[in-house]
Amino acid sequence: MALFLKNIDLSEAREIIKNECSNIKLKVEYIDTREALGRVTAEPIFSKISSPHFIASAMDGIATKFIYTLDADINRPVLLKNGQYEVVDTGDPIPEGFDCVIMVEDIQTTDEGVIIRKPAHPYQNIRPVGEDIPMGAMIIPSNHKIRAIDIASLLAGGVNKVPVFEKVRVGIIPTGDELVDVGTMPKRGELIDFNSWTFAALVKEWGGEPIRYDIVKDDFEKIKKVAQRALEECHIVIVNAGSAKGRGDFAEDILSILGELKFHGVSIKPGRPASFSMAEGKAIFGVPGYPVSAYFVMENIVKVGFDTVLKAKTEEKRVVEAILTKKINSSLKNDEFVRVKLGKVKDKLIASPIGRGAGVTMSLTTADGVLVIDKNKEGLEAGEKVSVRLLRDIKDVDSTLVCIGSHDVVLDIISDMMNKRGFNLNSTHVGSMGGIMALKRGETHIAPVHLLDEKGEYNTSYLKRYLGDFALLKFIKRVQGFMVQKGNPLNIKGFKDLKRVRFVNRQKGSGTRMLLDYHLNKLSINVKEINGYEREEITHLNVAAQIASGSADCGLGVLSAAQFMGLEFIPVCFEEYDIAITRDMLYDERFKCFLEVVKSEEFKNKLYEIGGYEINSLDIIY
Ligand SMILES: Nc1nc2c(c(=O)[nH]1)N[C@H]1C(S)=C(S)[C@@H](COP(=O)(O)OP(=O)(O)OC[C@H]3O[C@@H](n4cnc5c(N)ncnc54)[C@H](O)[C@@H]3O)O[C@H]1N2
Ligand code: MOO
Repeated sequence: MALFLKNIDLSEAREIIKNECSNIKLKVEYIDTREALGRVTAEPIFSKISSPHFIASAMDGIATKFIYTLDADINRPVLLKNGQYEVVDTGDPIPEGFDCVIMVEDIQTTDEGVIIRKPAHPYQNIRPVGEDIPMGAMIIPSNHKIRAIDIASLLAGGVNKVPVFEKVRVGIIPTGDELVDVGTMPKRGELIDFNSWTFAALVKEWGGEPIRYDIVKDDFEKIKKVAQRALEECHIVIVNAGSAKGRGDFAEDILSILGELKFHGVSIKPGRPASFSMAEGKAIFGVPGYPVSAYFVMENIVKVGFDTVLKAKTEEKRVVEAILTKKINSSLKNDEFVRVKLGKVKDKLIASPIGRGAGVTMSLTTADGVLVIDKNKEGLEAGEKVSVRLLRDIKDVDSTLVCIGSHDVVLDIISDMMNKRGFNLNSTHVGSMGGIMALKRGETHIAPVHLLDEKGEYNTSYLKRYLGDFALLKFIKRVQGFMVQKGNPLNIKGFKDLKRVRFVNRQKGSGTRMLLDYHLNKLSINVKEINGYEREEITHLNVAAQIASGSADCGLGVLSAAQFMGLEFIPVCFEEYDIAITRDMLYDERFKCFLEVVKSEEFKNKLYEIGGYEINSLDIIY
């Protein structure tokens, strides 16, 4: 087992991989051109026939000799008699002896023949042989990834079979005692192997052929055996997980014993423990187990090997410039990949960083793009211009309504309903105050808020104080209450009972936290008396999940979250959950779609189904 990792720069790692993998050879196979999409040519490809391979008409009309037409004039029509012309359609061969085509619009047909009023030029409306592709011309060069349009030229040029490189076979070996197969209900300590399927999908996206091996336990000999088999069957082999230094972490040992270890440790985050060796002329990669680390290692390291073997570049994701919404610190040790959400607010593309944990798979699913903080920088400042590599189509970003503020599950329902109408809702959960501040900085379109002031009034006083000019959609009333274990075993009835249980709180600035503080204050309960007051979660569902897992007894939140996690709910009060918005957004298409959704019968019915909500007036107040 390795005792420490020596990290090398990403650029150095990529150079090593390129050098080594350029020696891996692919066989050449002849395949049907019609099936060749995405395959890479092994040789330049030349046309076998000209296209067109005969002189053809380019228009519907008549073929004739241009000398018959020389005297034609608007005042002196010329009559072409039978034998002096022949009717042709577009693409028809030109009959022997004729040398031009007159369009059907320019002739008049009579019983004696056709009348023309304009002279024709030699070869007008005629496609010469090979106009499109002359015989023997190169259609596409070697190492070219065949596109749909290439298939047209190949088939037109008479090329029915093309020599292409065999697909790059990538062997994927998931390892870990804790892993279970998809379809199995994981027990405590077990985890569904999803990495291997993600890798397989990525390899397919790159145009390769993934070969997934069964899950292997953390057993050196067993992993070695499967890796040896994979090396025989594939060009590239991936040993997933076991890349760090714990018990059962064998990736480095396997890579060293089967071949020559080229590196273990790259200065990127996430993804640091990536490793690479060459074994029997094949490439073998150690990819970390954490899903997000794994993804970045696949995209930034393994793909370099794949492209080198294939001798073609897989499509790169597009890069856009955006303004960063909040400061990000970074260690000076690694290039750091930061997932961001994007939104267009007042013609500015803005990027808000989201979850940085290497295990937070959802951070990749919800992200719109990725930015890289260079290892020589201590971080990035709010307002700084950044380059973002897109994970989705930029058009989706343009049609996205950015929503930053307090969280509620109804936002997921609205998001789905907006999607069906061709728009997106991108919500980030930072609590009500965080939302108001984002609105003030021009980083969000809307901010859901539920802030109770000292007088017991919702939202308006805060917006007046912090925003000045604003509009507020009176949205919904929702019941807040205590989420507890089924059957309420600790008999929690009111805020006073919180003094004798393990509580889990929401973050500062969240409306739920303010609601708690309001009631504690009213009852003169000191926060120090509450065990768990300092323990913060950032969404209702996260609070509910802590209680469901048994690590806390009680938390304050909404009914839907309690129901979702199978908890009991003790109602405390109704609160007003509204949407704060700047006035200029009121006429924006994206916000109009939001309004259309929340005013729909379908939305009302869905709210009713979940329970615990009432629709407020839906008035917009200023
Ligand atoms: N003491 C140290 N611990 C760790 C270090 C370190 O330097 N010193 N590095 C950390 C970093 S950074 C990373 S990244 C991870 C790398 O983990 P491993 O590659 O060793 O992988 P495991 O520990 O086996 O698993 C990590 C995590 O990923 C889950 N996993 C594994 N395989 C799959 C799969 N096929 N599908 C889904 N999820 C998978 C696994 O269950 C674990 O939760 O190590 C840190 N530790
Ligand atoms: O390098 Mo690890 O991938 O940061 O979590």
